[in-house]
Amino acid sequence: MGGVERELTRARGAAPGFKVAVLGAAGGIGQPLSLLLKMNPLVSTLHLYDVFNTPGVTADLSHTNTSAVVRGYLGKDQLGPALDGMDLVIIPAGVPRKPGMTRDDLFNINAGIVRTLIEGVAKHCPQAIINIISNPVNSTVPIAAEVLKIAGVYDPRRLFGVTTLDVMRANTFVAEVIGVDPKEVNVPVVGGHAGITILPLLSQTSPLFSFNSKEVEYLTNRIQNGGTEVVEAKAGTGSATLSMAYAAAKFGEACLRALQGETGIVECAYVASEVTEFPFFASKVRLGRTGAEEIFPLGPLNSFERALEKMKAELQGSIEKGVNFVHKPKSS
Ligand SMILES: NC(=O)c1ccc[n+]([C@@H]2O[C@H](COP(=O)([O-])OP(=O)(O)OC[C@H]3O[C@@H](n4cnc5c(N)ncnc54)[C@H](O)[C@@H]3O)[C@@H](O)[C@H]2O)c1
Ligand SMILES: O=C(O)C[C@H](O)C(=O)O
Repeated sequence: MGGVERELTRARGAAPGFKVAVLGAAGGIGQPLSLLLKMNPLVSTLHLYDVFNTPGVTADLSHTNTSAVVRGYLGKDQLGPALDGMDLVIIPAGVPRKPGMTRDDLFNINAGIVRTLIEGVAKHCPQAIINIISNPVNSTVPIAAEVLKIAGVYDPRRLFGVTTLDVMRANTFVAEVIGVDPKEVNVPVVGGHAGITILPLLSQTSPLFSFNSKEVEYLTNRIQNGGTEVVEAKAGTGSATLSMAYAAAKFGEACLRALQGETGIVECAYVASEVTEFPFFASKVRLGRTGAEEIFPLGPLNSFERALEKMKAELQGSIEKGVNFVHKPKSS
């Protein structure tokens, strides 16, 4: 086989491994996330979809000498081919916050974007694991669930809201307080992904550590407002992108390792859940070949953490807003 033919065989994606699509791949999160995925030996085919600049990002990334084959797709006419046969679809498409905005302020734009992209997933790769990053996650995941239900392909085990950044922040900030390597720390973060719905379970920190009330207050506030800290520091140019790309690459890899049959993988994620009164809730989840195979109960909570009441109105409201959005007639 000649050199050019060999190249074409590779370009068809002949190497073994998983097929992953990033929707919103040319954005602040999408670009570094795509780079990290291109470096991942579990990924054989990487599809980059966006409504802007995917040819450029794809050409750039395709020159990195790792085995994953990268292909770019631009605009809604190419959503189908971008999704055909994908094992994992990661969605950071949509607008980010500016200072003074809540994540819910993004709903009016991002809800429609997520609905359209999930309609594509339902049609072209209904078996794929879906990782949703687009905010407000508390609503976009229920939106995705309703769209998949309408299409008759909803499997709650395969749909995840990515809350890994909350866990990464918790691990980082706790490590600073207790003076250890952040890699050694694991703090479960439960609830949702906005303000007071982000609930770090500091009493379950590993390694165990007894925080005083001032430390609990400081850490809880900092973890709940980590996103806002970045939005303010970026002063109108966007929200967390690099840390989010790293978090999404870690969570995506955990999904792929589980799909490959690795056992004992436990991550926090926002999923359809029965561990509380809320139909969607972030908590520890055991990942397996079929997605979320077990959702763990919250475990013993201290009086500070037993504050689910505080988030009730906000989380319930965000979930209902997402569900209602899908069932009201499309405006255009
Ligand atoms: N879950 C989390 O922890 C977390 C963390 C950080 C950011 N976010 C959210 O991620 C989203 C993206 O943030 P960003 O900083 O990458 O924003 P960005 O504006 O830099 O990039 C978004 C990308 O989405 C693309 N896009 C817009 N409409 C699209 C469509 N219909 N189909 C495909 N692509 C489309 C844009 O062209 C752009 O390239 C925001 O909603 C942000 O709030 C979530
Ligand atoms: O804060 C934001 O708007 C982005 C993201 O949800 C984050 O937590 O960084």
